[in-house]
Amino acid sequence: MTDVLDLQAVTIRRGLTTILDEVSWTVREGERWVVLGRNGAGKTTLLQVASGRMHPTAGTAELLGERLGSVDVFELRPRIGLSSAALADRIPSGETVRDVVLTAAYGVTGRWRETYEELDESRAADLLRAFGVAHLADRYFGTLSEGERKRVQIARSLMTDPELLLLDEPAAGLDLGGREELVAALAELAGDARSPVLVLVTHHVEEIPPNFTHVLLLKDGRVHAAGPVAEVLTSETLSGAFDVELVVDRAGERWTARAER
Ligand SMILES: Nc1ncnc2c1ncn2[C@@H]1O[C@H](COP(=O)(O)OP(=O)(O)OP(=O)(O)O)[C@@H](O)[C@H]1O
Repeated sequence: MTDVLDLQAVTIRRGLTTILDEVSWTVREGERWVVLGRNGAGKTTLLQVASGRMHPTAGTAELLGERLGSVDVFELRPRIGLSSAALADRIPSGETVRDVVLTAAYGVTGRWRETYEELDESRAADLLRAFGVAHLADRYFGTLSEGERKRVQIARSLMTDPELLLLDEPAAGLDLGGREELVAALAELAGDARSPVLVLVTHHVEEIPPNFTHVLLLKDGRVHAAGPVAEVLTSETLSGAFDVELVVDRAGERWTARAER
């Protein structure tokens, strides 16, 4: 079976700055990864590579069995869902929620003259329902709360039925209730064998949904640790990655971290 993601010694340089430094990371079928690391560790840049939007300065990146640099990225991108704040900013605020999801079928934002198949319409409706936002279908995206927007964005990123779904800080800006609802929705997605392979970037171990299987810890653009959740999420490893003495605890299927006093 081919790996879903296979990065070997991926380096990204911009001018004199090395943003990713020889990152090797393999993601296989059925896995659900969380990517953690301090501000500026390189998480968003890593997702740019994993989504085929950025090419390594050095090293090799294979996405869904295709080598970046020798594949048409425009054919590859619909197979990889991406949800990020930067992409959300490009959604016209006057677009209806239904169209925000529907237009993903054509890799565009802003409905113009595309004609949509009935199948697309019903898939968009199903996704809005699955994320609890079906009642907002006729509302303008710009009028939604942050939590509602995040759910619509994830529904949009699933519209093309991707094989890999990358989520960049989906819980950022949510209140506690909104966060918990999103964590529950992502736990359900992660627990469904029909779901794509998932990669979730977050700042907080509290936001790791149940059913996620692996953690990649980045530090200064390098891999600090990578492996099954319970092996990587130890007080010692997390403290090393964040340069703060942390105590990591597990309560049932959820995690917490706080500074040691
Ligand atoms: N084009 C660029 N030129 C120079 N430096 C850059 C460029 N793009 C990103 N960087 C730097 O690379 C580092 C990694 O950025 P990145 O956004 O990947 O980190 P991150 O882990 O997602 O951070 P955060 O948690 O703050 O979102 C940062 O220090 C950033 O300032």
